[in-house]
Amino acid sequence: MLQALKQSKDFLQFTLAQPQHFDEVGTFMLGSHTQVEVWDTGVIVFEPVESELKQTSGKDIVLSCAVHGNETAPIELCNGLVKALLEETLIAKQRILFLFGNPPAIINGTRFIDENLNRLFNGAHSVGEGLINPERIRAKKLEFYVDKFFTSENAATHKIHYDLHTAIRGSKHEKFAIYPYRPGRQYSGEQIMFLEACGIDTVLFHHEPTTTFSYFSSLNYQADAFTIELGKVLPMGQNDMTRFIALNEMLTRLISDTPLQLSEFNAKSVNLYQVCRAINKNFDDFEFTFANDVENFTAFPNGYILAKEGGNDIKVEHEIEAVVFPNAKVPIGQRTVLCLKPASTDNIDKAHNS
Ligand SMILES: O=C(O)CCC(=O)N[C@@H](CCC(=O)O)C(=O)O
Ligand SMILES: [Zn+2]
Repeated sequence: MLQALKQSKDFLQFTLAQPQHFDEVGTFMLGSHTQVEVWDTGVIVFEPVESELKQTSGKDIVLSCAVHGNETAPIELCNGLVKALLEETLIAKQRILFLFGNPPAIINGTRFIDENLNRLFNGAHSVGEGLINPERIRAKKLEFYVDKFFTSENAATHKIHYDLHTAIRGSKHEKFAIYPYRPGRQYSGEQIMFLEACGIDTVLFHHEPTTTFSYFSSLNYQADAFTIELGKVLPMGQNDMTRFIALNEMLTRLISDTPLQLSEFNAKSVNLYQVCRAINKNFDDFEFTFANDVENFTAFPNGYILAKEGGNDIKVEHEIEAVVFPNAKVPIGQRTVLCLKPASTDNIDKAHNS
């Protein structure tokens, strides 16, 4: 079965041929330099052989895509990197795990099938009704694979996880990253400048624990983990991949341990936002007052009525709040929108450490 992958070098096609699960896990070598391991459908690891690994600066990298099945640009990007690795035009000098999160939802062309996978991490998959649907089962497996990768005897100390997405609506900042809640740990100015070099010039600092994939890696493995939004959702094949040239170049450098040549941290070259609150849905009649085509990062003044539910008005509480990811069509109890204010740079480690 792995023969098909070795021939086509198309991991997406290989994954979608067995979207539910994969019986024949396996390992093969690329030349004498890299071991490839397929752990499950959509799960592939590239590991430089030990002699190569010792010469590196030691980063373990997780790149995930398709946690939401219809977010296709990250899938095309990751598939391109896997292809370059399989074709040996890109040689891994760091251990790297690629995860294609929800293959059945990719086939379906939808965000999810039964339940939003990116609300099921940090054990949420097993809470309440438990492992009742394929997304809950997959979330548990994805946690297991990340754990296996980050706790391997070959694991590096510097752990990185970029969970790649695209957003439902347009945005005043086309590409942006969500920095998960990080109590007691400074934000990494070096990572922010890496993102900036990738063309991701906007970062949101999350204010509370969540059940997202990036928070799972950040919390449990102290990874430099981010949810990264790369533009607007488009059908497979319709993405303008020229918009990801910088990101592809920087990921290629990261994987091949080529100098990243990052600029010193400079707050003026990025837009930094602090999440001040998440507004959750409490009633079925929850609705926003603004139009459906309002872009992410649109700002509203103090007192403005953002939404209504159960006979109550939900108003802007700060001088100004910008909104991101407004979505009224979520189940009761889930986040309908994040509200943002400008962030302070006090808690950012401005040194470059690697
Ligand atoms: O565009 C939208 O409304 C959602 C885009 C998306 O999938 N965003 C992630 C963000 C996760 C995080 O907060 O780290 C999500 O909602 O899962
Ligand atoms: Zn998404």
